[in-house]
Amino acid sequence: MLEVADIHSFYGEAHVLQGASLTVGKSEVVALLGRNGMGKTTLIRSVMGVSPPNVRSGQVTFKGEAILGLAPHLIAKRGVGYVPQGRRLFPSLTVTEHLTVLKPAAATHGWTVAKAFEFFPRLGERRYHRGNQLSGGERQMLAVARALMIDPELILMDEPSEGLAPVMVQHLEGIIAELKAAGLSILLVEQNLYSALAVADRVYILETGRVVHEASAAAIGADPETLTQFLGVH
Ligand SMILES: Nc1ncnc2c1ncn2[C@@H]1O[C@H](COP(=O)(O)OP(=O)(O)OP(=O)(O)O)[C@@H](O)[C@H]1O
Repeated sequence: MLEVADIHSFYGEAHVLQGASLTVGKSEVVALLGRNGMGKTTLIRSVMGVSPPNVRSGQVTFKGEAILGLAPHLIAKRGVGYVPQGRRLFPSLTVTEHLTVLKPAAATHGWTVAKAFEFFPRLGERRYHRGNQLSGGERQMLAVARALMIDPELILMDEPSEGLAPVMVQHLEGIIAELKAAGLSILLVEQNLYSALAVADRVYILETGRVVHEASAAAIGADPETLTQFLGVH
């Protein structure tokens, strides 16, 4: 579904991604792990075509077609949803307005506002609330719901559990599992190792802009040495 091959990304002259490669298969949940500042967000932004960083070399293909160099809205149009770090909502738009920015309210195909409210009942209850009136968990649900409105086949999620209470993290894990069951592929940046291992099929560990380890979630969960070496988990 997604192939990232030998990608090199820069902020100015700072060479942050130094030949990172990974793949995400159909209906697969892949977690990208690594300590702070190792390049996880940079990789997600590079795939989504969001600048900065500048991608100077490498390949990104989605369903076999090269997407590197395309503008983010064109990448979205091909079926890649994006849940940015920090949720990036509009403070003055209502929940419904956030969802209809990308798809008319009258749309009947794929993800509709009605379907989003079925999937996230809490958002339905809060439909007239504005972005700045939502709790952290509600904001995260809305960021995910908004990404679904383009009817993606792949979603890139950058630290969706950040700042959420444990019960909301569990809720989010359930949502990720349901999206996977519905056939979506997910690339997930996650600081919360245990949450990542709960939902992911496979994980990659990024260190100074390169993938230094790849394993199934089950294998890495049972590998305390690797967890300590690359993630500082004891
Ligand atoms: N806009 C920017 N301009 C310059 N340098 C940046 C910019 N954004 C990130 N960096 C640097 O690039 C490196 C990788 O950052 P990135 O945000 O990709 O890391 P990360 O693995 O997602 O970290 P975290 O878990 O802390 O979010 C860091 O050294 C960071 O300081």
